[in-house]
Amino acid sequence: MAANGNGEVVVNGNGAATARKPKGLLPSITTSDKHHGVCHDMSAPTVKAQTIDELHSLQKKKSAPTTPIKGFQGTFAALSEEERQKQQLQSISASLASLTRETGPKVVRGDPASKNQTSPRVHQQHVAEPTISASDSSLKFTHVLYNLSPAAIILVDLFSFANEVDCHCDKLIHPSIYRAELYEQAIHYEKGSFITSTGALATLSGAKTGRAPRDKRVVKDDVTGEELWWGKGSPNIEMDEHTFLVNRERAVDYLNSLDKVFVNDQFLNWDPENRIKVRIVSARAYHSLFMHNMCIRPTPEELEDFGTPDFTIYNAGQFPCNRYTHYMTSSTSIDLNLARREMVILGTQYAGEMKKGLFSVMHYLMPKRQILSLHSGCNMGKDGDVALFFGLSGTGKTTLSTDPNRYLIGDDEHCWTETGVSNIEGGCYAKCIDLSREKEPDIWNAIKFGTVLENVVFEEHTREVDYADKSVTENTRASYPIEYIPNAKIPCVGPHPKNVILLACDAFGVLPPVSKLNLAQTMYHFISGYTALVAGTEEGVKEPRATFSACFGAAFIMMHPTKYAAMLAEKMQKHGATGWLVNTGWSGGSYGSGSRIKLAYTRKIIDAIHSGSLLKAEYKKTEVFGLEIPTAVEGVPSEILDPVNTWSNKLGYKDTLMKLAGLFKNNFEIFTDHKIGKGSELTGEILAAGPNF
Ligand SMILES: Nc1ncnc2c1ncn2[C@@H]1O[C@H](COP(=O)(O)OP(=O)(O)OP(=O)(O)O)[C@@H](O)[C@H]1O
Ligand SMILES: O=C([O-])CC(=O)C(=O)O
Ligand SMILES: [Ca+2]
Ligand SMILES: [Mn+2]
Repeated sequence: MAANGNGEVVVNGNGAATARKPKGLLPSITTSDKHHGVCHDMSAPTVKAQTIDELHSLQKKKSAPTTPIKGFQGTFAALSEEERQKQQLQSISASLASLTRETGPKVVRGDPASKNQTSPRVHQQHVAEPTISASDSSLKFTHVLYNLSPAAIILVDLFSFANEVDCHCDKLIHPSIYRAELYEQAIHYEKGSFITSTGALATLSGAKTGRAPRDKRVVKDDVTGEELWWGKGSPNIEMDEHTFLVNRERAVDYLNSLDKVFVNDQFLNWDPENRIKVRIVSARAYHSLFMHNMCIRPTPEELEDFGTPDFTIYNAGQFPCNRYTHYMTSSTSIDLNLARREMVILGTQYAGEMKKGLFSVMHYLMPKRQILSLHSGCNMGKDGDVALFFGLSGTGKTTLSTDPNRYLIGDDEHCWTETGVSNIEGGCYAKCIDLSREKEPDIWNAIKFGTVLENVVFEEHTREVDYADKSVTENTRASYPIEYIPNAKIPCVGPHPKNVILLACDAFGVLPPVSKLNLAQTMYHFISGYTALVAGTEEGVKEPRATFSACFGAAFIMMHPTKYAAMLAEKMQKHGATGWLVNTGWSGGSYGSGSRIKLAYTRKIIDAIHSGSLLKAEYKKTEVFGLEIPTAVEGVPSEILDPVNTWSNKLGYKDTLMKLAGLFKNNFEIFTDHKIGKGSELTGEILAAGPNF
């Protein structure tokens, strides 16, 4: 908005500001509306300076004239490289452009603090012709720390421990070089960044240490209004296009106000035919390194041909949204605009928002191509048998898919196509609370140079991490590239799954450690998406809290759950996959009296599923839930297989079982009016596959 000399501000019909003409003073300022009523801030008299530095130098009189630096005159090869870089910078400038001003910012490569960097002046030829404008932001350069930039290579020479990174693949050398630079940036500029005793980058995500699903917004327009799931139970809280643009402008202005921004150009999805190009613009080295680890890292050649991204994230997480903005209910806003292929983050620095924001995008794009997107881990045996691990947060997807005896395809996000499965990501995001070397050796060993360790507590002098310490949060996390797991399968693709394992951490302690499911039961439990954890770290909280999250990921799905469920049923049927329900939670009583099932036992159960031996076991049916449970599993005490045996208070067991069954029933009511799949046969079977009492 513009204010006149009297401090009056007038907003015209377009939301653009014009100063009212005070009598006898300057003429009023009018804004051009030649661009469809959008206000361009080019109304004030021009300033000669092209940069802030220049502006400051103009202020002081110089005694000797300066010779303007001419354009770079190199060899033909150098010129074509220059041309390529020019296009890259123009592309980034376009990403960062305000929608209401003429052009993007003047972007240059490299850290402004580094003396070795090429001076901005040399790069002026790379950006669009400067516009005539009086805004301060149009005078400044935004330095871009771009993946695989030559600047990174200069910096790494000074950085000895980059050599310690063990890279098995030539193509991965460049990314590790980039990591070193990001370490330096984080440690230098971001309070709370430290190198731990094993070389990981410890960092703090700020006030938010988990995702904020209530602050997620999705632009509802004619198309998404029809296609997406809205209303009760849906994760998609609407916002309009205009409000999105308001938040976008806020984020872009914030990013442009900084001396430097980080730009990652990367890929999603290891299936080459369905690969998505993403650009992440962020303000923190932590965010850049996190996404560098989590998305697929392009080779230098792939980066040269990157072109225009399919989707762009603007992460301005340190800056809040404006709470006076329509639709905003807090200072945090995570906004998805599918038509513009953009996402804006304001008011949260929790890096998982970027990862899961892109996952939401995949949950929209992939089903439109008849590809099923899955919130699941995935691994493969030596014989090519693939297993999927579904489950809500903390149920064991990462822990159980990371198996020293199997190839890791991915720990959290996958696609299932006509030809098989593919990981969406290039890294893993493991929970670290109570992490131990003995129980989870592969994850433990992955926490080394290049890994981002969020919100952990470490010993001041030894820099040894205390994984039991929950002082910052219980949701401590490690993000590492998938190749840090020794038996990762790269490329991360595999054949059709043989087993579909549904994980539930049942803190009520009444679900059996393992049950074999028929297709209707698999669908019932997939749509229910149950888990029950113990509420936070608050003292005195004894009662487990049941969570039902459709498709084991309601926070990320975009269309109605039955759409994904129907696709899963169709694929499981077609490829003959077996469904399993595995309780990784309590046994011998609810939280408080029982205890969590030993990870070693769960691993034995999973081994028996993989090997095929469990399929051949003897089964009996449980009451109420009607689950088929084995009478014996190798390496697991038989008495724990039927939970009733483990409870000393049998009445308490029955009460708790009935209580949980009631919760399942209530939850499923919202789905009873929905048809699943083509015929109505499956729908009826699914409705009958829940608890019976
Ligand atoms: N019996 C068990 N089975 C599986 N995990 C267990 C078991 N007992 C304890 N755990 C612990 O539970 C946690 C499971 O977390 P994990 O990182 O695998 O969750 P996740 O399903 O990948 O969740 P997210 O989607 O949030 O990443 C780990 O900390 C693991 O050590
Ligand atoms: O997104 C996160 O913060 C962690 C995660 O994987 C999940 O919650 O499923
Ligand atoms: Ca995980
Ligand atoms: Mn997850």
